[in-house]
This record gives sequence, C-alpha cells and structure tokens, in this order.
Amino acid sequence: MQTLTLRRPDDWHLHLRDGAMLRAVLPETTRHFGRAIIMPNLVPPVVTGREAAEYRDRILSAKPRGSKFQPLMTLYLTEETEVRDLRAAAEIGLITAVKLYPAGATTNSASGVRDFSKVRRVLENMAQIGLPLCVHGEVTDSEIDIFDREAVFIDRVLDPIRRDIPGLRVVMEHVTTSDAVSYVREGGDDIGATITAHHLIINRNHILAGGIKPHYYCLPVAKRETHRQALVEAATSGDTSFFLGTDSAPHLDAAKLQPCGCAGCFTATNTMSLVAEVFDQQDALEKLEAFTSLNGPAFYRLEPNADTITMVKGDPVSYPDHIDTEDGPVTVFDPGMPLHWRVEY
Ligand SMILES: NC(=O)N[C@@H](CC(=O)O)C(=O)O
Ligand SMILES: [Zn+2]
Ligand SMILES: [Zn+2]
Repeated sequence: MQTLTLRRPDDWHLHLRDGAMLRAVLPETTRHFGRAIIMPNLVPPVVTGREAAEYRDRILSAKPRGSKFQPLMTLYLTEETEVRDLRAAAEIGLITAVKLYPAGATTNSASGVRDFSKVRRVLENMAQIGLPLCVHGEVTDSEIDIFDREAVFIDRVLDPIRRDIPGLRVVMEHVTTSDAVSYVREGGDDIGATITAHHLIINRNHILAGGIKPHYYCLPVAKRETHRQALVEAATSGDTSFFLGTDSAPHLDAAKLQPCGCAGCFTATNTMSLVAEVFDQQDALEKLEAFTSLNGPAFYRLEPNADTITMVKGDPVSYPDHIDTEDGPVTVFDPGMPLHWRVEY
C-alpha cells in the first residue's frame, strides 16, 4: 500500500459564508486543513477590523469540538477603507491579508474597488508593513471577453499597481491562465499565486461540451486545455510561488441550478484527494507537500503546521455527492474521474 505523510495542509483561499452555511461547510475544511485564509465577501462584506473580529468569533464558535483549525482573517478593500483601522487590525494579528475585488468581478463584489487611485494610500501602507494583498484578478469591462479578463487584468491593472507601489506583496488568487503563471513565475518574491483543485482538473469543455454543467461554473471561468496544463505544470513544479487555495465556494444548489446560476465550485470535502490524484498522474507526489503545506506559509511568513496528515492510495474513494445545510443541499465537486488517495484518520 502506498502512503504519503505531509505536513498538515492549509487553504490559502476559502469561502465559509455565515450562519447555517458556515455551520454546514466548516467541518469539511477543519477535517484536513490547519489554517485557511477566509474570504470577506459576505453580505454585507467584512470591511472593518471590528467586523473581522466578529466574523472570526462566529467561525470559532462553529468549529467542531477539539479542532485546532485557525481562521486567518482578511478585510475587504473598499474605496473607503481607513488606513488607521487596517493598520490596527494588522498590528494585533487580527488580519493576515486584505482582499481586492474589482467592483462587479465576482460573487458579492459590488462594494469593491472602481477607482484604484482611491486605494493608493492604503496599498502604500500595506507595502510598508508587508501585509499581503489578495487579488481577484479579472477586469470587469463588459467589452472584454470573459476568457480574456484575467490576462487583461495583469496588463491593465495589476502590473501598473505593482510598478506604482514597489514592495507591495500580492497573491494572485485562483489563477487560470498560462499568462498568470508566467507573470507570477517571473515576478520575484513579492508575488505568489493560489491555484484551486478544480482548475487543475477541468477546462472549459467540461463546463460546456455535451450539456451545460452549472457545478463547474466558477470565476475566473476555466480556460482552454493548454492553460489547465500550465497550471498543473506550475503546481507540480515545486516553484515556491504557487500554493493551494481551494476557492471552495459553497452555494445552495437552488442558487446554482438557475437560468442565471451563481459562480463557485464546492471542493472542501475532497480537495486533498483531488490534488493528490493530479500530482500522482504527473508523477510528482514528492512535490505535493510543497504545494499544499509549505509554499503558502513561506509566502505569508508563517511556520508550516507542526503536525502531519497521512494519505493512503487504494481503491477509488467515494465522497458524498452533496452536503446538507439547513437551507438545502450543496453539491460537492465531481472530478469526473476516480480518486485513489484518501486522508487517513
Ligand atoms: N470563485 C467563485 O466563482 N465564486 C466565489 C467568489 C470568488 O472567489 O471570486 C464566491 O464567493 O462564490
Ligand atoms: Zn475570486
Ligand atoms: Zn474565492
């Protein structure tokens, strides 16, 4: 039997939501992960230090008994974000990063940034104190094709910001293109990128060919196969700039299975099996720990988790096809292929 022992993994991009959804999805993450960067796109968003502290407390109260899981909080950057509040939250270790959503780019991003000159002072302060900016990297202009929005964002928004504010530490979240992979690979120590499990597995055909698959629809939308291959190459290369951020984004099935369904794949339940399968297929299992457990902490200047998990290879693993919440089911991401690695308890 093949086994693999890894430092306990972290999730550097996670949506937990709130209320009934939080209670239902949190155990799916705490089962395997030590820490996670918690996305602030609640309704209304988590904008101030006080709101982040309150949200952190709600997460801690929903945590399964005995779990040592640590939520790493973020603030949602708006044009009104106050430098003083942000610096105070960073100083006491309440927040680990700040999240930039271009207004209108994705789920619950209406309060995001429209005019980047309005957040310049905040970004300068973040550069001074080394507080990372997590970025949803897509332009929102309706005339830009949805498959080009990430690449155009790099040229028109991200690169100018990074030139303007040297020393700003940036995580390009959920990268989906070879353009982003190259930009991050050549971008030096102040830029990293998260890659999701689902973008390592699906390309745009999986969403559209042979019938539309709402559960594969997420933002940034999966691109053509050559881009998926670039992501797999980056993740399995061992390059320290790339680390796991699941972007596990639960939505009720009732909200996804609509004429205008919302964006997000829910992968918290089977992430480690998904990612291990991809690495195994690439003959790169020796690089799995770097991607899931070491590169992320190194970028965020934190220690890796002290404890480990063990994964075991065997007969195909089965997962529930959905989890139940008080408000209805949430479908678990189906990779469309057997998964052979499971986390042992
Ligand atoms: N990824 C998604 O498709 N959706 C995320 C938002 C995001 O991460 O962009 C969500 O909050 O549902
Ligand atoms: Zn996003
Ligand atoms: Zn997300």
